[in-house]
Amino acid sequence: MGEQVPSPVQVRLDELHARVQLNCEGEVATYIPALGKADPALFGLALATHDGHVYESGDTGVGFTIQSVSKPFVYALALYDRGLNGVLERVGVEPTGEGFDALRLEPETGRPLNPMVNAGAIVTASLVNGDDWGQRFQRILDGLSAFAGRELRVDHEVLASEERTGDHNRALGYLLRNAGVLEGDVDKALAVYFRQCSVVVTARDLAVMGATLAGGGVNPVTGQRVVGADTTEHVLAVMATCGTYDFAGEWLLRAGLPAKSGVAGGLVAVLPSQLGIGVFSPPLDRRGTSVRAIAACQELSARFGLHLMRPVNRTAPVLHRFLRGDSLSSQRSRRHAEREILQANSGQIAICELQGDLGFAAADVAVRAIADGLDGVRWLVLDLHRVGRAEPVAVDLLDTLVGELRERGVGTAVAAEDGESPVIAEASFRSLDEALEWCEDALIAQECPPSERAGLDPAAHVPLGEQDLLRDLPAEMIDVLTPLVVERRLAPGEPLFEPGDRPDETLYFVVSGGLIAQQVSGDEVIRMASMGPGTTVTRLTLVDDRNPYRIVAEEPTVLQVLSQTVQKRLEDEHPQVVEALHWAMARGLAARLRQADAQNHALLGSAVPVER
Ligand SMILES: NC(=O)CC[C@H](N)C(=O)O
Repeated sequence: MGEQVPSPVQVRLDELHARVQLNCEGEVATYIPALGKADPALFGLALATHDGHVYESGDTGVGFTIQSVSKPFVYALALYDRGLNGVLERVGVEPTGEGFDALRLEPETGRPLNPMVNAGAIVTASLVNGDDWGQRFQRILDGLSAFAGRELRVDHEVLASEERTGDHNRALGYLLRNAGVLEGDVDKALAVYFRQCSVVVTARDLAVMGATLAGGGVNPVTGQRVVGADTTEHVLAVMATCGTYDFAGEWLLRAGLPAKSGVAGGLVAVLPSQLGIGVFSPPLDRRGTSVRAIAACQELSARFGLHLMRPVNRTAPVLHRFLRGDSLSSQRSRRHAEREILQANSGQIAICELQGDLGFAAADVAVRAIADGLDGVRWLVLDLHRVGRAEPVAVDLLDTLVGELRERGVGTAVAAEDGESPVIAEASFRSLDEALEWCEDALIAQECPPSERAGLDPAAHVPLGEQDLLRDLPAEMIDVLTPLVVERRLAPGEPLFEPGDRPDETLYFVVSGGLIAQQVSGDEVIRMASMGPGTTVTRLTLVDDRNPYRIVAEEPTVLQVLSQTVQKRLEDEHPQVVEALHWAMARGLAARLRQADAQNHALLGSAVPVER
């Protein structure tokens, strides 16, 4: 498969963006006149994952001033520079239940209630490192740039506009200095705060900034550490309780994500350890939060199962493995011609093994790893055996991916507990081996030369002279063996061996139908291997002197049996035939050992565990 598979996450994000775009409620902010010029139709929605993948839909590259969305990030810098207690002395962490411009200070300490309202943000900006106000602002600009992963700049038109209309904040500044929580020149402190609010970002930037908070302070796109994990923990806690001001309670209930809004229409939301969301759309509700941002985040949270309080979201994204079929093969005994076809085309089969609870983040990593690893793949095995809870969003993303793959000629077989696949696929099985076998059968049917198709048909009748074990014996030896074998028919489920039987040197050639090896423990029966037409059951096949498995017919089966007694007689009459038989068995065993060795390397070598 050559064409890149569209990401199911991108498909869902675009659908959501289109729905929310239709919501035209709200008004563009004008109390800072320059903000009133914004186009109310603009709407950008971005999602950045813990491993640095950024999904974007709509106007995610359009610049706007960060405004109050800057506050949690500057709070992070102040915490990183001064420590939690150093900041707590000046700024509280309690929600106000009032708007962003509330005048309220704590009566006994004079502290602003939290760093997300203007009063708290003005103090926080004064607490970042810097010998003077210019250095403090540079620390803020560099810090915001590091969170975004690119160099940011100030919009001087908006800055001038806010400076002309900023008396309310200046009054706050004098109240704060009077209360002893803001030190130095109030106008210079306000100048830093106004410049901080006038830094230009995009929805994509906010998503990456949010993902940096989600990832414990490391920017997942640049890999740069901006602040420590303790700091991000504190910041996210305060965002969760105070980030949307007097809307914080309903926001946490419905979106369930620590977030911070801004009057230019920006909003950042974070799912700790998993992702950041950045939204930009200027029309605001009466509390100063972007109407489309609220709708988008609430719908994202619901559809992607992102609510912080959802059990699955308290576990980190899980490891999964993605293996290519280059040396992986099922436990089905196959004829030489089948093995050759598989060997020549084994890159067409891939196995993706998922483990743990599948929330959005784990499913996103899995679908991306699958989509990125499918070059040349025609059949995919999705092993969900080790998956615990699978959120609806995870099933939806996997369903969407399987559908996209099907349209591109890639068939999927799912291996799941009891064969009950939550994902809609071409086939589902109880075991990984059966799923892999299905892919191999499909590949053989697809790649088998027309001249050999009849002979390799699983329903084929394979006479003694075409049995795989005897393929190198000359015709005259086959003529010696033909009258010596005895036909034996097995009904479906009829055993050839029971666990513990002591097999002798008798050879069982499968002429038609097929056998399966089952491990029986109590009521549990596990399918361990299968043997199709043209293959031979020998003492070596059974692995051990004491056969550990039950060998039964999977369907009506015809065998041709060369007993040990007859072989003993053959040693006297046709020793060269017996020698050729033994060589053939040794070659078959060597081929199985090589296959097992290659498989071992594939499992140990090419498996690519995806680091969380
Ligand atoms: N909520 C906001 O985004 C307000 C920020 C704006 N600069 C102000 O101080 O009023």
